[in-house]
This record gives sequence, structure tokens and C-alpha cells, in this order.
Amino acid sequence: MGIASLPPGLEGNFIEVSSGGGSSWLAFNTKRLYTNAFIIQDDKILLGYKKRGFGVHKYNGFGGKVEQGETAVQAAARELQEEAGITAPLEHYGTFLFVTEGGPDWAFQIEIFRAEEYSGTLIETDEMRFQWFATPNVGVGIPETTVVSAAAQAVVELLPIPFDSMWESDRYWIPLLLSKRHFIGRTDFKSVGETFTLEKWWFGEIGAREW
Ligand SMILES: Nc1nc2c([nH]c(=O)n2[C@H]2C[C@H](O)[C@@H](COP(=O)(O)OP(=O)(O)OP(=O)(O)O)O2)c(=O)[nH]1
Repeated sequence: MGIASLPPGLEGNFIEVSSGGGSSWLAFNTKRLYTNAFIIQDDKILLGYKKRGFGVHKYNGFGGKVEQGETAVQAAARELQEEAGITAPLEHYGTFLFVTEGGPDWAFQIEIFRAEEYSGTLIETDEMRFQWFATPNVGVGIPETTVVSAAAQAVVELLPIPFDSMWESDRYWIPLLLSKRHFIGRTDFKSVGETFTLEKWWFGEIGAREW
């Protein structure tokens, strides 16, 4: 797949990882910047259950709008503090456009960050209820009779990432984020009230050389 196959709104030289859906992309006027941040440790990922607002009842990273005068990474840090009570050395790993039919006529440009460490104590906030989930490699091949440390045992008991309760296209890029691959993408949804249906998506990864 070459550059010619990139969805409108994306530029660069990327290797396609996943794509699907209908035949044409939605039109949009302009882009608005948003952030989304994940803490990813050896075998677990921190998500929040969104208690109100856009994406209510879904699990997601922590994030929101980039305010005037802020950079994306500053906004990501502020939102992580506001929604989960922690600070973290966030690193940028991806960007995707999120366009809706039946929603705004602009595209969300969502900047994705991750960190392995964090400082502070996790708190439940009005917006998010935090929860750790096991990343896919966890628990595989551990025979029942194997003695594992208390810490490892706690991880084994975490639930797997709840993709069925997340934005529908997250399943295509979260694996890239978990394996520290820089990515870009676009996802078009149809929205009716609070129900969003995935119509078309494209995700690709970029070689380390360009970052
Ligand atoms: N994982 C994932 N996150 C998404 C998708 N689409 C989408 O908007 N988001 C994220 C980006 C933002 O983190 C969040 C939307 O921002 P928000 O409405 O919570 O922003 P905010 O906190 O600044 O808003 P507000 O409380 O000020 O109204 O949802 C998606 O397809 N997947």
C-alpha cells in the first residue's frame, strides 16, 4: 500500500496495518485537537470508565480538548491529572482523525500518548473511574500449579482489555500502542444520538527513522 491509499486528512509515508469499511470517506471542514493518554506497564494498561459526556459508558484513556495556548502534550498531562489524579512522563505515539456523520462537521484530531511510570495516587473523578486491565500477553502459558509472586498473581486476575466496551476502532490501534509502534489513522463513524457505528477506518505505522 502506498501513499495514494492514505485517507484524506493524513499525510506521510506509512505502512498500512488495518483498514476496512465503506467506499468513501466523510467530508469535514477543519480539525480540532484532542488528547488521549494511557499508562502501560509490563502487563497491564490503565483505562477509565467514562461516567459522563462524550463517549459515556465506554472505557478509554484519559484526555480531552487541547485548550488555547496549550501544546498537545501539556493538555494530555492536564487531562490525566484532572481525570485520574496522576502525573506521568507522556510520550507521543500516534495521531488519528475521528470524523462523524450526524455529528460535528469538523474532525477530532486525537493525539495519543503513553507512559510506563506515573506519580501520585490514582483517584476516581466525576468523569472517569480508573481500572487496570491485563494486556494480551499476560497469563498466557502459566500452568495452574506454577507458584507466582503476589504481584504477578494480582496481574493474572485482571480482566482483558474490554474492546467491546470501547470505541469500536480502538481494537485496531491499541495493539500498536502496546508494542510501542508509532501510528497514524482515520476512523469515520455514523452517529445517531449517543450510538456510534464504525463506517470506515484506516491505520498505518510509521518507521522509527521518521520520529
Ligand atoms: N480511544 C478513543 N478515544 C476517542 C475516540 N474518539 C474520541 O473523541 N475520543 C476521545 C478523545 C478525547 O480524549 C475524548 C473526547 O473529549 P472530551 O469530550 O472528553 O473532552 P473534554 O474532557 O475536554 O470535554 P469537556 O469535559 O470539556 O466537555 O474522547 C476514539 O475513537 N477512540
